[in-house]
Amino acid sequence: MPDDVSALGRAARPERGRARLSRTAPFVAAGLAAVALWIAPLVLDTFAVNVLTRSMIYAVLAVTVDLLWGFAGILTFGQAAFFGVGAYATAMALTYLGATPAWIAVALALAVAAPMALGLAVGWLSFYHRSTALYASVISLVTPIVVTQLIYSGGEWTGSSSGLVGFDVLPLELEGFFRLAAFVLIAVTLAAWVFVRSDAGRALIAVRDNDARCAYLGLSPKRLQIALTAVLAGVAGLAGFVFANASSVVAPENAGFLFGTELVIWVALGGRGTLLGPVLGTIAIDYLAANLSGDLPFLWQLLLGTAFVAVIILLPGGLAELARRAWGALPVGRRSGFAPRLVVSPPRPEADASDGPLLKIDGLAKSYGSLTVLENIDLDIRAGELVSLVGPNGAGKTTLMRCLSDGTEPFEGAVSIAGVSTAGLTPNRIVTLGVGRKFQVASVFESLTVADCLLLARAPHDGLSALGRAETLTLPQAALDVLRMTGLDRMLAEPTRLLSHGQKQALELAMVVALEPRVILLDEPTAGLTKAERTTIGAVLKTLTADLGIAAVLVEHDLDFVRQISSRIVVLHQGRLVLDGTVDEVVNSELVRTIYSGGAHV
Ligand SMILES: Nc1ncnc2c1ncn2[C@@H]1O[C@H](COP(=O)(O)OP(=O)(O)OP(=O)(O)O)[C@@H](O)[C@H]1O
Repeated sequence: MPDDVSALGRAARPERGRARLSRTAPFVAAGLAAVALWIAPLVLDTFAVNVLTRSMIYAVLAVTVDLLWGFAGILTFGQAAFFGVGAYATAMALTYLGATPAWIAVALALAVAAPMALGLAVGWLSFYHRSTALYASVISLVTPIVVTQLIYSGGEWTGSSSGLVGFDVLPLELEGFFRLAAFVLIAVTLAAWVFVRSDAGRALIAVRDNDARCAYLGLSPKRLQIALTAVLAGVAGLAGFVFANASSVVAPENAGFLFGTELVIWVALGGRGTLLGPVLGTIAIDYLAANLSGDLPFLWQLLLGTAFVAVIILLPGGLAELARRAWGALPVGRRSGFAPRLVVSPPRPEADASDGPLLKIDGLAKSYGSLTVLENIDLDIRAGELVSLVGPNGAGKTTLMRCLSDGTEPFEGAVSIAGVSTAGLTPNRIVTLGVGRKFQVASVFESLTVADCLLLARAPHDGLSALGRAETLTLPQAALDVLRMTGLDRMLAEPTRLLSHGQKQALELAMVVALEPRVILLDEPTAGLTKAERTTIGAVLKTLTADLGIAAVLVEHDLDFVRQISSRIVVLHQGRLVLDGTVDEVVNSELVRTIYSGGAHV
């Protein structure tokens, strides 16, 4: 049974009451909005009901764009394409099959499934291994263009440039469609709200902030991005279904790149990353457009374009930023972050040094073009050993760490973890073999809190809930020790961007330790730290290796530090392993002195 170790948990009880209140508030707000929108068609004129039905459907799309762009950092112009596919699937099903309840159900299933299948393909193309964010945005630009061309080429099936008109639809009046659009909008916004505030929602922000760190915590950024693209394509398709029914007309522009760009503008103006900002922004802008663009078609576009540029430059958080600032200025608006209770996890059985090497490197060689960076590296590291890797700048130390932690990195030779080859394995798969890597420059999630970073590090063990926040954070004793020794246990709710350099280094180390690795790779973990912080990190590394049987590889320039904590030292020079011995052998070696004074050419 894990032990509760948090003194903070007791101190934070009033905060928990507030957190519970803020959790229920959106459900109450959604209920009130549902009542208001139910009544609205009774008091609004026909024009307003018509336009607002469309605006609310567009607002559903804005939520999907906000999740992709505002939360996951994927700038997308492609949501229009998925919306168009959903709308056309509905229109074609209702035109050619009829509008009986059974065919309407088929139309709904097609309207969601077809964009999801397309979203899966687009997601895979956009986020395949080693693709970039720019590449993903370009694919999202191309998708609506391709879909529109397919619609134009569809002849009478798709109605080509005229679209499809006058098909039978759901048996609802104008008010009924208004209420249906309102219901879908409230449901989608609420579901998105629950998700982005859940533990799994943190993963979206983590991928946006630092996808490499995600991968080295065992999460798969690509899989998450592909799944998100596919699911949100399905939601856009659902919006298309409601649109086709409410308007009884679909046209190629509904799937077009221009509409996709408009959605991005609306989300930016409303305030990306806020959900409510894009929803209200989209409804307001579309309603204004319907009222003004008839009289002032060109001036309206100019006004909208100017507002977009002004917001991007002066108010990157959009109009929601203004509301947030005003709310934050009120005493009730100030909220501290969420801090779970710390709980210690049961100790894992120690690895045995006699079981053979935990990390085995055979004949590893690596070149960048004609530059040979590593040559014929052989190295065995057993459980409980702390092997320091030293050598002058450019010797190839970081490159070696990269080859050990990423099996897709092109290199010759073989690396195995506890007898399992890493060949072809992505970093997140290698994490599942029991490898934790700490980078040279502290790599944490700048938009998240200390607790969130640790929670993501525990995801391979404890999973992530998509419905809410875990009340407790279970960590191994060694990770708790790092937090305690550096004072981070009292800063769990603190955003990591406010931490000092040393605290970030310690947090990253705690995250890597939280993975409960068997092999730990540390690239200059003490760079830029004070003497006291170095001593703390040194003590933690000693515990991890000597007491818990973890095998550690430490890249380090500080020979005093290396001397104090290492069980073995290996020296890398010009890509070759020139010495492998005990601390005394290496520190007293003439060769090492010559190398560090810049004289050796081996
Ligand atoms: N992506 C790359 N493309 C081309 N050359 C590279 C690349 N990465 C590293 N190198 C080269 O490989 C050599 C080894 O670099 P590496 O960063 O592994 O050395 P290091 O021992 O870690 O140095 P430092 O102590 O300064 O971090 C250097 O000459 C470097 O310029």
